[in-house]
Amino acid sequence: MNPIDMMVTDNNCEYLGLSRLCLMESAGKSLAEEVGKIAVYTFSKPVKVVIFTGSGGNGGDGFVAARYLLNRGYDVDIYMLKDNIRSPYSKTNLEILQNMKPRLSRLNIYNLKTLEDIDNCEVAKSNDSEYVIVDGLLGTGINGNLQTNIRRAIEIINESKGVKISVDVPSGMDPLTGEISDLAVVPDYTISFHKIKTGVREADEELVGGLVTADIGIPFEAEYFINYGDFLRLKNRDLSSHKGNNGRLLVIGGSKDYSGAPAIAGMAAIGAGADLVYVASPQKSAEAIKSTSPDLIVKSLDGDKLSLNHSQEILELADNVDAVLIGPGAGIDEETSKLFNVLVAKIKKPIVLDADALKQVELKLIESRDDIILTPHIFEFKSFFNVTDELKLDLDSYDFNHVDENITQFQKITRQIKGTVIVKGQYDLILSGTKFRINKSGNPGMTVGGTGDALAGITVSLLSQGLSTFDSACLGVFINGLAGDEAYKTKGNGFSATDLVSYIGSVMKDGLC
Ligand SMILES: NC(=O)C1=CN([C@@H]2O[C@H](COP(=O)(O)OP(=O)(O)OC[C@H]3O[C@@H](n4cnc5c(N)ncnc54)[C@H](O)[C@@H]3O)[C@@H](O)[C@H]2O)[C@@H](O)CC1
Ligand SMILES: [K+]
Repeated sequence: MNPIDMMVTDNNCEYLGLSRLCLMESAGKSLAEEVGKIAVYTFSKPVKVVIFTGSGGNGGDGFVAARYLLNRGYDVDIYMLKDNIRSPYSKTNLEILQNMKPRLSRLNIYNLKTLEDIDNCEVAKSNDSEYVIVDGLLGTGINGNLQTNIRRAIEIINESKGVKISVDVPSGMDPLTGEISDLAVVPDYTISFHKIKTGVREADEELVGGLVTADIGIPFEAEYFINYGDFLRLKNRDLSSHKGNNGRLLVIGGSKDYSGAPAIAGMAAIGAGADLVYVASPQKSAEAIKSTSPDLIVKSLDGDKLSLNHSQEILELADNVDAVLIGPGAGIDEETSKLFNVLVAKIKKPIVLDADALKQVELKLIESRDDIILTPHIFEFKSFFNVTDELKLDLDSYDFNHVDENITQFQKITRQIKGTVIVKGQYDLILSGTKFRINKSGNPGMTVGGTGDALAGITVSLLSQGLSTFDSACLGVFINGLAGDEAYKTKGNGFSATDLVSYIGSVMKDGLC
């Protein structure tokens, strides 16, 4: 499992009511069980366990494991490389150990503050091989070059003769790629929690030792339901970034009768953080959009509908943006269809296809593109993929098998394409290849016109800010639903799509806190 997905899942557990303190307890308990098994298997008796800890959750797992190991009769020494513990859950678990005074159990806590302390620790000097070293220095939170004292501790662990067990990831290894840019613990075993991290799975066997996966009680739902943890996928902005660095996008839509849809999509895109939003629209709707939304850069196209003779102008605009949305309010017309199919074939930027574009773009043109997001409701879905079978988006079903069957049915269809599909409904389903997520935010007030345009705008905005197609789709539906829920709080079912759009910024701000 990729470490970012893991962080998101851990975080989303909180929204199921499963606290991260509980997860750490499970992780530490499982770790102690595995250490116990390995010790008995290797030495046939309880031996001393030395636990190296850093400032994050990885060290916290070590603090928890210490309690369980002491109860099983092991002597436990903790070598703390950092006393400024960052993780609040680790801090709680360290405090429990510190409160166990006067000591009745065989626990020692050493604070290795300097390189000299590290060089003089018992492990550095001992020739003994009958003990276990637990490496809880760094896990999925590793960042940048190794600090000198952590580096020295890794050298000492590697030079020692004891049996070495890494917690979650060998410290020093990149949990995403398995690369070791400087130095890493070379363990005899790695105990991974919930799922093996991608880097650990991909690294050579001699760099990770025997792999054990420990179940720490994270349910499926925490992985598949989109929730606030998904905001962790949004990167912090570069403080020195300037206009245009954080997303430029183009909305192509509007027709004689519909100017609101592209305007709502464009405003939603700004609400979701894009820097520059261009809208290409036929003359009349362009004028209406200009007069209602001064924040949008509107390109007026000749005539009263989008047609093939606009392709050159639109392609030039598309060259200067990061992502493109095609469809809102475009209407159905032979000329518009021709234009859309040419655009989809020629624009090499990530694209969201919404509303009328879904009725006019040919499936075979997008099959092999992984940078396309489709946003159909169930009827548009059936028509786009030419589905004649009975197919219901009934995720609120009674038993697991039913949900599973339902998703498998959708996957069989969406796997015809490489891109991502958002099937909009009471629960939105987001599908891409073998991946799927479910979104539960939103309310029945969102059946009002324009909320789909807002969703398309938020999604293309996230795409333009560099999120992957799948992540943009997942976070897009979640944010749209949250903004709808905020609008419902003040106006009940009487809110409009513009009301929803006005809440996008604040729900994202709250999500990022
Ligand atoms: N997040 C959760 O809910 C859970 C996390 N768990 C454990 O927590 C770990 C992740 O915790 P964290 O996110 O706190 O990450 P880490 O435990 O990997 O530690 C990150 C800390 O190390 C420091 N650090 C980062 N890069 C460094 C470097 N190059 N040199 C020296 N110090 C460096 C940082 O200051 C940061 O405070 C997992 O690997 C797993 O072991 C488990 O307890 C299960 C639940
Ligand atoms: K580790």
